[in-house]
Amino acid sequence: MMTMPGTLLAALREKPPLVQCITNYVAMNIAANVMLAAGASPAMVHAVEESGEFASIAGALTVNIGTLSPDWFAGMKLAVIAAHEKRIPWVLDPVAHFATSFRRNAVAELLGLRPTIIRANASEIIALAGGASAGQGVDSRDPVEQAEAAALALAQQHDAIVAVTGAVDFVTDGRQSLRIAGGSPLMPKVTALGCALTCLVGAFAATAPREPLAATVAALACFGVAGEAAAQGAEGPGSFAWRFLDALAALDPASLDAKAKVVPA
Ligand SMILES: Nc1ncnc2c1ncn2[C@@H]1O[C@H](COP(=O)(O)OP(=O)(O)OP(=O)(O)O)[C@@H](O)[C@H]1O
Ligand SMILES: Cc1ncsc1CCO
Ligand SMILES: [Mg+2]
Repeated sequence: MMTMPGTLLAALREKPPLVQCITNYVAMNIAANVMLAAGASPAMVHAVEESGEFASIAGALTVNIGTLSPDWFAGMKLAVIAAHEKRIPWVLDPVAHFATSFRRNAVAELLGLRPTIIRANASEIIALAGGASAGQGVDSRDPVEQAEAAALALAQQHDAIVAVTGAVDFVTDGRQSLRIAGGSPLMPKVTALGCALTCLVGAFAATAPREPLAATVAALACFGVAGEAAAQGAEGPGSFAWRFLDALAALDPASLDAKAKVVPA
């Protein structure tokens, strides 16, 4: 039996996990706010001088290549190596990895460093498995259903949890798969909400390091339920963004379990 999202949310709030988030310049602020609203403790630490040292005190690490540079990439690798040494989970967000050879090479190297969880949109997942995606930049141009086979293959190949997000999310460990509905079409209209979700996946993985599949589902369920709540009364992406933070903060474990739309795939 998989631990319920509400149980994991209560555990996260009871003992807020310190999560090292190496994310991008666009995402840093909203991702930190999403983490705080949910009840986690984010730290955006990426410099080579400290990233490895910091990972050894964190409960989990998240790595996102959204605004990659050689220095940041070096910091990511040091943090990942330290995460392995400390046996803490790490989450990979391969933003637009298909767009340039710099990104392709970086993601190939990061994949070789064995992520615990991979979280990406459908275009990114299709391309990561070697398929032809319609993606060009950071936004998805493919439906999640078309990425499900790719997600399964990636999960088996890399022995990782793979989460594909979009209108209905798909999560798999290569054997067991689930779909998570909810959210709002306004979510892809607010920049870096996916990047923020990757950080929250890290927070739940820190809370439940032996249950990375349940942790991933819990994070996605929080986004589904809070996204649906925030969409009520939102006038557009701007008011949605602040309502979403408020909805995440207001989320309680019992209503998360009552409202989460999680079904076996
Ligand atoms: N059409 C939609 N309807 C409902 N929820 C959606 C929709 N599109 C995306 N979401 C939700 O938005 C969140 C972010 O997922 P998305 O796939 O947009 O990430 P992303 O493309 O990596 O975002 P970014 O790169 O801007 O950070 C997820 O919780 C997902 O379920
Ligand atoms: C817009 C954008 N550009 C690089 S990263 C990012 C945030 C969404 O992935
Ligand atoms: Mg993304």
